[in-house]
Amino acid sequence: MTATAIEANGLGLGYGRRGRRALDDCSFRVPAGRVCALAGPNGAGKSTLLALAAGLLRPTDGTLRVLGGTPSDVRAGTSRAEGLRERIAYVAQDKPLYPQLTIGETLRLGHELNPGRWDAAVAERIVEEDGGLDPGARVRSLSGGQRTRVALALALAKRPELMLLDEPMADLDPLARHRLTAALMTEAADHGTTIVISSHILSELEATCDYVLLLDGGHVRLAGETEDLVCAHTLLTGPVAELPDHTVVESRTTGRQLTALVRGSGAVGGGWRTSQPSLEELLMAHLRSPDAPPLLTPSAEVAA
Ligand SMILES: Nc1ncnc2c1ncn2[C@@H]1O[C@H](COP(=O)(O)OP(=O)(O)OP(=O)(O)O)[C@@H](O)[C@H]1O
Repeated sequence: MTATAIEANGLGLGYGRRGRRALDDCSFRVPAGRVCALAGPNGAGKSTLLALAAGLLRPTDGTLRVLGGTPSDVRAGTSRAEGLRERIAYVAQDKPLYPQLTIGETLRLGHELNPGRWDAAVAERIVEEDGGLDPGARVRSLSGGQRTRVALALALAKRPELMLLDEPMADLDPLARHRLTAALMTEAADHGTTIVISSHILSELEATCDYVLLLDGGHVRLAGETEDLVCAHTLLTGPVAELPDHTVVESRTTGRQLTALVRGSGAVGGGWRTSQPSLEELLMAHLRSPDAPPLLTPSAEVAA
């Protein structure tokens, strides 16, 4: 089995006295070296999972192992966590940076905090791309998209083994999204970096991610290789009739036409037209059908 980047076993996080659960009984594995899309609707638990993996939160139930260590030990500063902080880069949704520092000072700080790992050339390339940012500009004077660029430069230059990115591209214009995504993918390919990236733009995830984790209501709905998950489903279209003997994820009727997403592949009799769903169709069908059973491919399953 390939090395594991993230492994959750019965992972849960409850908030407050009423025990509202942001994550509940989540068990899954993300193998090392994957670019994993973290998808799900608002409130699904994506940011919570990324903050747990970064060691900013501690699970209230179950366990979470990241790069073979326990991330919550990082915050506690225990010796068991030594080295884990350096190996992980986390870019939070609000991209916290020191507003009073200039871009140049921010990058120098990144260098000082990551001795021996810092790749100054990568940081400069990210910051200077697309017309470039003035290294003397104060962080507080930057637009949302420009702050994102600085935050991603800090994360990439650290040469992490695992990047945890919480909706990193939301502030960027389409050209900048395209270029920075390409830079991320080059990083992943050149250095075998594992990337977990949350986003609501499902079509973009399809183009860049080879692994998927779909959360909904704090639960894991789908996990595994993008291709395997897609190939495990078939879109059926035909006149309204009884559906074949498959697990039906979702079925919709428009006039006399029925469209259904079912689990299983291969020949389906009864005059159905069959096609392979896109990743977006697969994820949307699962989100519209909360009762569809979860599916994890073998590489995403946690050994009992
Ligand atoms: N500090 C907190 N106190 C109480 N509940 C919280 C807290 N942080 C998050 N939650 C709840 O946990 C659940 C998951 O939130 P989370 O931010 O992880 O979702 P998300 O999938 O990242 O959503 P979005 O796509 O909107 O960013 C939500 O119901 C949210 O209200």
